[in-house]
Amino acid sequence: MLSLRRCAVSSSDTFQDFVEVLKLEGYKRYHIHHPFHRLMVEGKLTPGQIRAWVVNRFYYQRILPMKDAAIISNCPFPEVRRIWIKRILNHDNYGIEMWIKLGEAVGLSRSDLLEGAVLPGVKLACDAYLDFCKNRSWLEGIASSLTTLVAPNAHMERLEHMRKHYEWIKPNGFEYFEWRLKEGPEDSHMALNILKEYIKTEDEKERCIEALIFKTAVLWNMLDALYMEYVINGRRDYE
Ligand SMILES: O=C(O)c1cc(C(=O)O)c2c(n1)C(=O)C(=O)c1cc(C(=O)O)[nH]c1-2
Repeated sequence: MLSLRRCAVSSSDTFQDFVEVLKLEGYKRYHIHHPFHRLMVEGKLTPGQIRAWVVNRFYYQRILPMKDAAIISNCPFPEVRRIWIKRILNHDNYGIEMWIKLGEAVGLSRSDLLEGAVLPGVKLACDAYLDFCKNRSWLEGIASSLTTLVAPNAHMERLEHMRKHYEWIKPNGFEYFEWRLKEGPEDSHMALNILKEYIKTEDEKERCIEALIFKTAVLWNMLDALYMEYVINGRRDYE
C-alpha cells in the first residue's frame, strides 16, 4: 500500500488538482487492499465466507439510499436535489434487487438477505456513514460518495476473479457489478460536477477530502469485521 500520509491542497490548485487528490487518497486507502478482499479475488474464500460477505454487504446497500436522502435533506438548492434524487431511485429500484439476485446466485434466499444477522462492526460502520451524511454539510456528504471514483477497480477485479475462481456462483449474480461499472462513473461525474460548482473555499476542499478519507474507513471497517469473524474466528453459519 502507498503511504497513508495525506496530500495537501493549496489555494493555487485547480479543481482538477483537487480531483487528483481525491483519487489518490481514495485509492491508497481503498478496501481493494484489505486482506478479506485479497482472499476473495485470489479465490481463497469458502462458499460460506462469500455468503457472509454478501449478507453483510447488503446492509450497506440498504443504507445507500438513506444516506442520499440525508444529503438531500441538508441541501438548500433545488437544482442539486433534483439531480441527487436519481441516486435514491437507482438504488431502491435496481441496486437492492440486483444485490438480492447476487445473494440468490450464491445460494442465499431473499429472507437470508432481508433478515440475515449483520455483524456489529459492519452495522456500526454503515450506520456511521449514514450519521455522517445526516450531521455534516451536504457538500461533505456528496464528497464522501466519491470513493465511487475508485470503486470500478473493485467491481472489475471481482467480476474477473470471482467468475474464474468460484464457478459455483450462478452467472446472473454478477449483474450487480456489471451495472455498477456503467453507473459508477456516471455517479462520480454527477458528484464532481456539483462540487465544482458549489465549493467556494479551500476549507471546503479540505473538508471534502477528509470526508472521502472517512468513507474509506467505513469500507475498511466492514471488511475488518468480516475478516475477524469469518477468517480468524472461523465462524461457519453460512457453510
Ligand atoms: O463494491 C464496492 O467495492 C463498492 C464500493 C462503493 C464505495 O466506494 O462506496 C460503492 C459501491 N460498491 C456501489 O456498488 C455503489 O453503488 C456505491 C454507492 C456509493 C456511495 O457512497 O454513494 N458507494 C458505492
